[in-house]
Amino acid sequence: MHALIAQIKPVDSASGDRARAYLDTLTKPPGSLGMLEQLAIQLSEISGELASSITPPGVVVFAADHGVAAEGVSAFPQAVTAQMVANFAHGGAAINVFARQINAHLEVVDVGVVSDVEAPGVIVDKTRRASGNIATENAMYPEEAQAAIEAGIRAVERARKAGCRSVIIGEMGIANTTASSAMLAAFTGTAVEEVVGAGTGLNSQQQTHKVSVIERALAARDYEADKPLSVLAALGGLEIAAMAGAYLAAAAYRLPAVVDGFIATVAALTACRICPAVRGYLVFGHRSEEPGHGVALEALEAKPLLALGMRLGEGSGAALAFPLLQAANAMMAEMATFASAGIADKAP
Ligand SMILES: Cc1cc2ncn([C@H]3O[C@H](COP(=O)(O)O)[C@@H](O)[C@H]3O)c2cc1C
Ligand SMILES: O=C(O)c1cccnc1
Repeated sequence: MHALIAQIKPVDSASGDRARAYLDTLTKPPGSLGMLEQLAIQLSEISGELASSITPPGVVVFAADHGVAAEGVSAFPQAVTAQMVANFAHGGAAINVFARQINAHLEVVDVGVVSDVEAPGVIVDKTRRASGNIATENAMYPEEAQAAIEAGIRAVERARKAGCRSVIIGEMGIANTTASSAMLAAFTGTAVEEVVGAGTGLNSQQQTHKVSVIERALAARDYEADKPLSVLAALGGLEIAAMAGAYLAAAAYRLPAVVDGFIATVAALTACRICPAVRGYLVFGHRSEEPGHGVALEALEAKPLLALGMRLGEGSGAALAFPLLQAANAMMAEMATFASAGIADKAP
């Protein structure tokens, strides 16, 4: 992990400047393609070129269980995590459908599901079976947090070996909005009720209970808010750690990483707290309905591409945003310039 982090370089801002200047030579009023222009600039900063291939994307879905599920903080039982892993393996989940639409290479990695899922293609890279119940104990030891981060790094290294030129990181883990809300409150000092939402579908009374469980965890756990590994170990989850590792690896290998919803953004914030240069490699796919997502996005000064009223996870919102990255690249590669098309570029 430390060797990989030492490899991370800030994105190439000179390349971004070249892209910005080139955009104004294309046959359109300056700035008229809005966020797509910002996206093209960011992709140039990442690749060091005006346009470069980002396909195929690698979708990695990390799955793990959470001891805090025992506190009744999710509308669904813990067993759904393993059942959804089998669903991913058989191609039936939302992320499978959206990954097929963008011709992605998809891998499911079990980094901490309680049961073993007998399904084709699932990579088993477990650090432990489920994190501890954060209301009563630490989620994991710091060494386990590091091991799960390394599982995330390995997954991106496999995607890269398989030829992927960008990554979309997703997750599955019943009760992981509870862990994510706890981490976000710890990182930002935001009041717990502002970072808690319905998750899979809690009613308002159940959400009040979820707030009290998280407040209990924050009061009882020992962590240092400015030490991301300590927050991860005290309050996080194995798939959240692996996702943070995946963002670190994407930055180290200069691959654009599309960030999904609430859980993914908390993992991305963790990676950026570990190494701030990661931020330049992150493209934010969508704004989730989960209220904490706005807080996490603000902490990263991030403006997501889409807002579709989604609150699923799995990497679904990031996969749906991916065609916009392709459009930004294609615009740079294929649009005519004022000079090449013989169009007047200014009013006389
Ligand atoms: C069938 C099903 C499929 C899912 N796919 C993603 N999640 C999402 O819901 C979970 C987080 O919500 P909470 O904290 O309320 O448990 C995560 O597993 C997340 O990926 C799902 C949840 C369910 C039930
Ligand atoms: O935004 C998300 O990623 C999310 C929201 C609710 C439930 N699962 C995931």
